[in-house]
Amino acid sequence: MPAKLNQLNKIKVGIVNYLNTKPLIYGIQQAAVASRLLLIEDYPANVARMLVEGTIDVGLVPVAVIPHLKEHQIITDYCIGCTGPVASVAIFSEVPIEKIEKVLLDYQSRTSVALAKVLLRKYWKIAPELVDTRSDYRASIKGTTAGVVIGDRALEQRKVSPYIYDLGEAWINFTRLPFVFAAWVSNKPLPQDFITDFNAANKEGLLHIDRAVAENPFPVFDLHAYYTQHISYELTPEKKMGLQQFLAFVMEEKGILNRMA
Ligand SMILES: C=C(O[C@@H]1C=C(C(=O)O)C=C[C@H]1O)C(=O)O
Repeated sequence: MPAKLNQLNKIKVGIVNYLNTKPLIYGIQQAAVASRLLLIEDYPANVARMLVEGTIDVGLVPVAVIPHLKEHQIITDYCIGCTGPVASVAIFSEVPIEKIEKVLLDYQSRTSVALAKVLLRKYWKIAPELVDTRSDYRASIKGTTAGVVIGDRALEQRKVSPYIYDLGEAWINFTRLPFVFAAWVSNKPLPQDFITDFNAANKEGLLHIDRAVAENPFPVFDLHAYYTQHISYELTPEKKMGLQQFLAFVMEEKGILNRMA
């Protein structure tokens, strides 16, 4: 069937299905490059898995997955990053950080879970029990059990938990560098003209933040502020330094775990 063949030729692009990607999705869907790609939306850990397994060609993936890729290329000048409090990635708790005994780790996340581990060990210097989750666990964030929550659910959790330890802000206080949560990473070389057009489509989306705000009513949090003051989309040289530092810490953390095993 021609339609199916047509789909097979398309570049498969995975993207996180949270509100913070709406400006980028708007730009991509408005651009001519949209006809060359198939957009697949899922939560970050699943987009990461698809890129590792090769079911997509490029994805806005959690940067923590980069060391797991046989081949990788960062293909745009845009990312999901922050230069101050990010608002949608935090350790949420009913008690102050030094009283936390257990931390539930968000099954949707790869980067923020790794970031929480780095910061608990090196910045807060505490060693609570860390527990992986598989499905919604937010009701269990109570007493001395805290939780890492990311994305839209974190914006909601801000209304629930009295203590909010913003992981973007903590990273910056610790390293003096901005942070990159996710970047556009390909697992194979892609045509240069596609990369150029795809980059331009991202840029165009960010010029129309107001469209993304208008199309996504979200009474819980001011999305204009979220897109312009919390999420920082430009992958600057400073953010690349933050990314390198983070990946070095992640490798170090892995070494510590291997020695403990
Ligand atoms: C800032 C955020 O960054 C997200 C956090 C990710 C992670 O922890 O693995 C992955 C993708 C990003 O979209 C967020 O979604 O709240």
